[in-house]
Amino acid sequence: MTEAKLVLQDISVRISAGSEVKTLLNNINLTIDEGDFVTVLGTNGAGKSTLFNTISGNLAATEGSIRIAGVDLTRKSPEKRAKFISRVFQDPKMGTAPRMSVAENLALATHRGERLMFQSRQVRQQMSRFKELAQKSGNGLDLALDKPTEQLSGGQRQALSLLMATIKLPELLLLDEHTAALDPHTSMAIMGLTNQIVTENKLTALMITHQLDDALKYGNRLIVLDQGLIVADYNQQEKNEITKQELLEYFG
Ligand SMILES: Nc1ncnc2c1ncn2[C@@H]1O[C@H](COP(=O)(O)OP(=O)(O)OP(=O)(O)O)[C@@H](O)[C@H]1O
Repeated sequence: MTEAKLVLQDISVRISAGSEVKTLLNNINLTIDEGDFVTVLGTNGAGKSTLFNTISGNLAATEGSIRIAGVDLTRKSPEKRAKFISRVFQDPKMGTAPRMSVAENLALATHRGERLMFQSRQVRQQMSRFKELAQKSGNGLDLALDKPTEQLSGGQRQALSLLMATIKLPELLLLDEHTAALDPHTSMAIMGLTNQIVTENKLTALMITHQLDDALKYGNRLIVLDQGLIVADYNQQEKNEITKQELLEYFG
């Protein structure tokens, strides 16, 4: 049997807030198999971003361990974890270098988690691959390969962030409300692209969303967080059967 792609064991995150100690994650145990696409729901402040920050190493777990693809990353820095993990954020401006061109950003992303010297030769050599990838976005990104990313629309920039996060396939893809800042039409298009990239490459992914429809439509598993705890965990079949109304009950 192959080892699970992500194993969080007894993860707790506590921080001091004045004289009090606040528990952000409370003894989380979560195992995600290779190829699982898990949607993550929860009220504001439930601990969803904290969970991602703990996985990526931006926030240290007070207790517990984290393994990705069989490697214990508990004490590894975010930089070391970047070899395993890609993350796409809500803000289209995060994750891309604004003054660099789309093609230069893609070239940089092919080296995620490595030390590198940037060489413009690498960009020229990969131009046809970048064009082919960018065409998948369906929003003209392929015609903007030489443009600085600061000149892109929000949708183009999020498509670029997605392509950058997956051009070198990660062991784990973290999608942190990555369509929340987009208009409904663009959000739908980026969700379609996300689903295509995840399924075509059989990626293991976690996606935080506040869109119940997206949480139900995409992925093969759904978890719900509340006050730092995983309070529900639905497999594909259970996910098919649960209604939006039932999910709404988690939001009070
Ligand atoms: N570094 C920190 N220091 C202090 N409190 C924090 C820190 N990070 C998160 N929190 C608190 O932890 C709780 C969980 O926050 P988190 O951002 O993980 O929630 P969330 O589920 O992602 O919410 P949202 O849907 O609003 O993004 C909140 O009460 C938040 O204020």
